[in-house]
Amino acid sequence: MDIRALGYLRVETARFEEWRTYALDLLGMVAATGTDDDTLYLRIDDRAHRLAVVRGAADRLQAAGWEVANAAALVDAARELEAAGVAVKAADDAVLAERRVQGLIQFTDPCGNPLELFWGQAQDHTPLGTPYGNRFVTGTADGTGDLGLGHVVLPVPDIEAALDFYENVLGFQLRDSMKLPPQAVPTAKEQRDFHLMHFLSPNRRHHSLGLYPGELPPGIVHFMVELETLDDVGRGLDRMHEAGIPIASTLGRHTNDRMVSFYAQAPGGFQVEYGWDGLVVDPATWVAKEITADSFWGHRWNG
Ligand SMILES: Cc1ccc(O)c(O)c1CC[C@@H]1C(=O)CC[C@]2(C)C(=O)CC[C@@H]12
Ligand SMILES: [Fe+2]
Repeated sequence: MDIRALGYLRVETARFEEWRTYALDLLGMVAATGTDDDTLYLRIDDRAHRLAVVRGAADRLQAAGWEVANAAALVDAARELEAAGVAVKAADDAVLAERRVQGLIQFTDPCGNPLELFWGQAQDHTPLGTPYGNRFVTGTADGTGDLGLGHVVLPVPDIEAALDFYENVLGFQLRDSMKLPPQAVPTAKEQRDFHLMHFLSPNRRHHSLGLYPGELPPGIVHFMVELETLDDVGRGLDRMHEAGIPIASTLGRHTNDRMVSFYAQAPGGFQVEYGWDGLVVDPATWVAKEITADSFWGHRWNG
């Protein structure tokens, strides 16, 4: 299946006003226009929006939207999903207009995580006026790689079924895996000596998707947005501290994608990873690995 990138995320929240402040004033995203008054649309690059925060009753992931190149690729993808026994729903015109895309299908992964595939997302050609001069990284500097929004880590209690689905049905490349101790996965389905977590991508970003082998009520463990400079990340950390936002993990550098990042608590019980200097890989030469530590330094998790 020819998926290119993580295009967007949709998050439902019972803490809508808090999210507005969090996304605009702390993460430094930019408010965009959209069709639904009860949705906050957020830009981080030239796409119409990359994050949609939807006013609702619960705090949960509504959709992870993955991009394909064109209409033919979406038709092929729908056919492959159905051949794999996945129920696929085509979007109606209202959904297409709301998402600002030309084609879209909806389905779930084997653990029930809500996914969308789309093509033809609208561009916003006005300059991105970020509040702190911060810039987000969604492509390679030479323009040859669309790296997408960033990455998302999804809870997948059936980790084997999930890995099989993302590798062999969606066609993502496994980049590496890491053993988590049982205490890091209190909601795991079975008692084991360790639980594997996996990192995958359909593009040159080291990972666009993390698979966490347990259950989490918001349906998302964290999402990551990448900033252009270390100072962008440092200033973001200052803003979180000043706003009294709990820092879930201190600044550190990951071993697999070499990202320097911190994790801040987001409204609704998951985290946002704010990072810099993530690894861009060559999929043609990559070999899957096991990492035996999450970070070279830092990333002290709180509670
Ligand atoms: C290990 C790692 C590499 C790259 C990343 O972008 C990244 O987020 C992580 C950390 C993943 C992971 C998590 O998402 C939830 C809490 C986890 C399971 C831990 O307890 C250690 C690693 C953490
Ligand atoms: Fe991450």
